[in-house]
Amino acid sequence: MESQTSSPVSDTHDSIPIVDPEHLSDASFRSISEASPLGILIFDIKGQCRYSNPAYQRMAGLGRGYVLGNGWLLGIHSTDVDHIKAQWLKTVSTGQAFSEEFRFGGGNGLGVWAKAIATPIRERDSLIGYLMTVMDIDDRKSAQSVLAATEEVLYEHMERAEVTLNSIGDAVITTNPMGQISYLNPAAERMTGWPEHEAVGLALGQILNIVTPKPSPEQQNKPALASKSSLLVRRDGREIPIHNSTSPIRDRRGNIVGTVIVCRDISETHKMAERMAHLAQHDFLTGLPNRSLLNDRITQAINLAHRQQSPIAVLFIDLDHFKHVNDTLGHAVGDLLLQTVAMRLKSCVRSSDTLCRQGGDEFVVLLAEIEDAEDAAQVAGKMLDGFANPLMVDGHEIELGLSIGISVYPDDGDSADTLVRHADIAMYHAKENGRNNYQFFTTELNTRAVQRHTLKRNLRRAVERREFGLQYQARIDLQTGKLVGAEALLRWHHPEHGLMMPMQFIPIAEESGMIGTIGQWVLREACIQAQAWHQSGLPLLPISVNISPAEFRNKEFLPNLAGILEETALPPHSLELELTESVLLQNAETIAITLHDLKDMGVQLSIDDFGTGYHNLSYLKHFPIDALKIDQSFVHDVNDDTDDATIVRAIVSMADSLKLRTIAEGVETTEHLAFLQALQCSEGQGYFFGRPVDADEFLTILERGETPQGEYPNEGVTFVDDRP
Ligand SMILES: Nc1nc2c(ncn2[C@@H]2O[C@@H]3COP(=O)(O)O[C@H]4[C@@H](O)[C@H](n5cnc6c(=O)[nH]c(N)nc65)O[C@@H]4COP(=O)(O)O[C@H]3[C@H]2O)c(=O)[nH]1
Repeated sequence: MESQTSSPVSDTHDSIPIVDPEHLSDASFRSISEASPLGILIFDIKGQCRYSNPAYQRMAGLGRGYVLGNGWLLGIHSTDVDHIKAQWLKTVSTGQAFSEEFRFGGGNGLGVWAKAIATPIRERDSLIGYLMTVMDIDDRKSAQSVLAATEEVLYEHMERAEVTLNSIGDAVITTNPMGQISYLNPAAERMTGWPEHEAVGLALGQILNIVTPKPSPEQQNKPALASKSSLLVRRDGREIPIHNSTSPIRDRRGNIVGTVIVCRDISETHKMAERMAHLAQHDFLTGLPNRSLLNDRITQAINLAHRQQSPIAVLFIDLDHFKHVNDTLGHAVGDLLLQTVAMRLKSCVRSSDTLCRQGGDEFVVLLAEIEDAEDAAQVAGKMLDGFANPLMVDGHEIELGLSIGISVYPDDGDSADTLVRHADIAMYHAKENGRNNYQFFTTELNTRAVQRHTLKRNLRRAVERREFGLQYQARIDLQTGKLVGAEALLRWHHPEHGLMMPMQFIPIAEESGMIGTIGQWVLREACIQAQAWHQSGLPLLPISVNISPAEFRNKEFLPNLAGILEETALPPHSLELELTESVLLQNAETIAITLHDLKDMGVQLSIDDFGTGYHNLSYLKHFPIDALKIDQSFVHDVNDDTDDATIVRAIVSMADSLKLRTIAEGVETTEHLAFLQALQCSEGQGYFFGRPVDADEFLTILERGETPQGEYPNEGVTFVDDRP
């Protein structure tokens, strides 16, 4: 069709005749129209189709017969038809051309996309219809929708990447192939101190200044522990530890178009690791190095000392009577005291020395820079001086002594373990030597320590193997000379060492916790024996038994004792418990309760070794005590030493005013006896009257009715007072 007016359009003004292609006069139009891939449609202003070419019919999915004479909207997909109809009506009313995209109803149900351009056909300025060309744009449309979907996905990816990069804590930096910064995420800005707009275009090294810290000597020795982290030097010069990784960015063809660097700030992890390492190697309470760190330091010091042919020393320090403070003032004060002690000890050593808390009230010092053993002795002396003045803790004035043991490398050992163990042994020796002093390790001490250890093991089996036995020593009324009681004294018939005296093994039993079992055995055995003598027809003889502080403190002590008394049916008043002063100075309230309970049971209570302990005697008023046993060290020199004589005199007189009996221990001579008699001391015990003997032998004494010194006074024995 060349023009709107040319054939085959009819001459009629108001309508266009149906054009039959068979009768097309214009052969060229027909052949063009028939061959055209464009759909061609002519319709009048009412929308009635007047002509359609095969391409149109194909696109619309309608046969020619359906098209002609029907409204041109017939083939349009139901989804689009309303919209197109509205557009068409609008266009017709204005007589303008219109261009729309819509779908025909055919195809796979989704429709076939087409673009229609309708041009008005006019005749003498009147609109009589439209010539519409229709192009199949289905392929383009599907390509567009694929593109749109791809764009959507791309957008989502980008959005996700951006949000992620903005919100992660890791720094992400990208560069172009020349190594110039092209991007910094907010974390990278914070980490480097460079804002992105200033950094972009600068060389990577300018923004990301990374240095590798030198590994420590320990790390060099242990490659597995070498740090994989580096230090980032920020714009302000501050260094932060980081972990970083670098990867190339490639285009679709695999060419490198840049680099991405990811850095993680590991300051917190570092701090945490440092905290953990500190906790693992330090004492929680005092902050001092612990045993494990000390061992490392001693090992290092030994290696160095070995190369330099120089000595080192280890000091093992134990606080004297710390347990007493803990028991009387409570654990909170005990903890404060340990902290104060740590500070005071620290002030006695150099910063190059290592002071460690070994546990409990034990401290160890490594002196790595000494010339000889004398230097170690000086430090120990300084420590003892440092504790000469009392410590003020929580308003309490506390006097505390130190027992210090010293071992020296290389003479006393060549390993951390041995040096500490030997210093510990030496410390025990210091304790035995009266506390508050220092002692050097010797091989002789080591032999003793080994023996102690063996004894401890043997002790465990001694009860079941019936290796213990009791001896009895008479207690004499000094005025009448009558035998008024017996003290039960423990003996250990050791299978290898023979007869062992209590002082050789009681401390070990106390230390190893065996004293409870042994003490119970002694109590039961003594009660059984007293009953046995009585049942053999003799008068009931009061029997006294030594009770260790550790034994007395045990919650089971009281019920166990009650059980033994019941079991043996021994009248409680004929049992006397000998307690040491130190027992009474612990938790005063609890002790008072236990003592009153014991008194309520009916047993007698005496204080053993009286005069050797503490000078505050006020406890005597508060506790229900029956007797004081004057320590034999005072009695021994009572005739030669005026001090001892004064003390004994004072004790007897004080006991007298408190209405307590006095029992003098270690009475060996007539002079002792005479002195004590003159003082009106109630009772005496000692070799003068008889040594401790086995139960059978003691029975003969009881049966003969005489002490080894002679007969009872009513049968002629008299004690002479020859005091000047
Ligand atoms: N030099 C001298 N010594 C004399 C004289 N008369 C007695 N002795 C000794 O002095 C000690 C008196 O006992 P202790 O002061 O209670 O001192 C006792 C007591 O504290 C403790 N002990 C003894 N048996 C037991 C027990 O069954 N349990 C507990 N926990 N401790 C016990 O062992 C310490 C020593 O006991 P033993 O070696 O049997 O030593 C006994 C006794 O043999 C004397 O005239 N001169």
